[in-house]
Amino acid sequence: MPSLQDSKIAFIGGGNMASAIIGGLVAKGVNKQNIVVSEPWDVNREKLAAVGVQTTTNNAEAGANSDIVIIAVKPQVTKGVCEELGASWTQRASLPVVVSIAAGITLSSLEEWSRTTDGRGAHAVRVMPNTPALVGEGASGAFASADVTAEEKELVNALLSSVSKATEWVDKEELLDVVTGLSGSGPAYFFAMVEHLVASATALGLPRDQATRLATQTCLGAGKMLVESSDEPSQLRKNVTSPNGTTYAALQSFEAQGFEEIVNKAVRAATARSAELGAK
Ligand SMILES: NC(=O)C1=CN([C@@H]2O[C@H](COP(=O)(O)OP(=O)(O)OC[C@H]3O[C@@H](n4cnc5c(N)ncnc54)[C@H](OP(=O)(O)O)[C@@H]3O)[C@@H](O)[C@H]2O)C=CC1
Ligand SMILES: O=C(O)[C@@H]1CCC=N1
Repeated sequence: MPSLQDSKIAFIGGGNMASAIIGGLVAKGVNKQNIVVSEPWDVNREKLAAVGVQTTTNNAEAGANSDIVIIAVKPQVTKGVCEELGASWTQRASLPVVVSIAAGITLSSLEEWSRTTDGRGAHAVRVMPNTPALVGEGASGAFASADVTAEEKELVNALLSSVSKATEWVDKEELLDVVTGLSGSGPAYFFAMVEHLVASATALGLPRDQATRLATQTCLGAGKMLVESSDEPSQLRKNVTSPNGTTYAALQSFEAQGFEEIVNKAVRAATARSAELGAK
């Protein structure tokens, strides 16, 4: 197996998540010449070409000589894409490692759909990354099928680790649905929180640009404290909360609206939707 730097990497689908991973890989110095993206939409292709990677509209061409093929299309089109790739690999002596980031799509589906015409199956890894990969701050969950070799797993791990600060290999495939509900979708929860904070402060008279800078830095600062402090999140929360002070007033308000239950239900909804997307 080649090293990550020497591997030929194909992305099938060059939308939001593929662009984030590619941007992160390029920023880390992974050889752009070895990255090819197959993407139907010319606007996306132009953006990716500007980053310096090769682009095409032909999935089979992108996957033809690649060591790793990353399936980065919507779950609903994954079957068709895998079948197209599998048929095109019939002439290949050795098959690439297939890495799917499609929410919910199971390894058994991936393996079945991407079989070559003569019945050979590619080794597959299911991954749930998130868009902060673009800035090298991604969080990824991963699960490999039993036939994936230690070398192949190491290669995928190197790829994920180059754009993720947390790469977690889970013990059971179903846990990737939970990872999706937690960190895959998670950036959107924090973006929504910042949107609401800014809207509230703006309604109370703070200029929007100032509110945005303050809310954004508060999000970043809290995240950095979570990473760097040895304290639990609950302790960090308590450290901000003076008895009967302002934070206490805000947290009481959250509590009265059932904040914990709201978050619990949201993560469960995303987890259930991931499982549903993978149901055959
Ligand atoms: N966005 C995120 O935060 C995350 C997304 N994911 C997963 O990543 C996958 C992609 O999501 P995302 O990047 O957001 O979606 P996007 O729609 O932004 O990207 C998918 C891209 O694939 C293209 N495409 C459609 N059909 C084909 C085809 N047959 N062959 C090649 N390319 C095709 C689409 O083009 P067109 O628009 O013209 O159809 C689109 O540009 C999904 O499965 C999602 O579950 C996982 C983790 C996080
Ligand atoms: O919303 C979605 O379905 C994808 C998967 C995780 C993040 N975005």
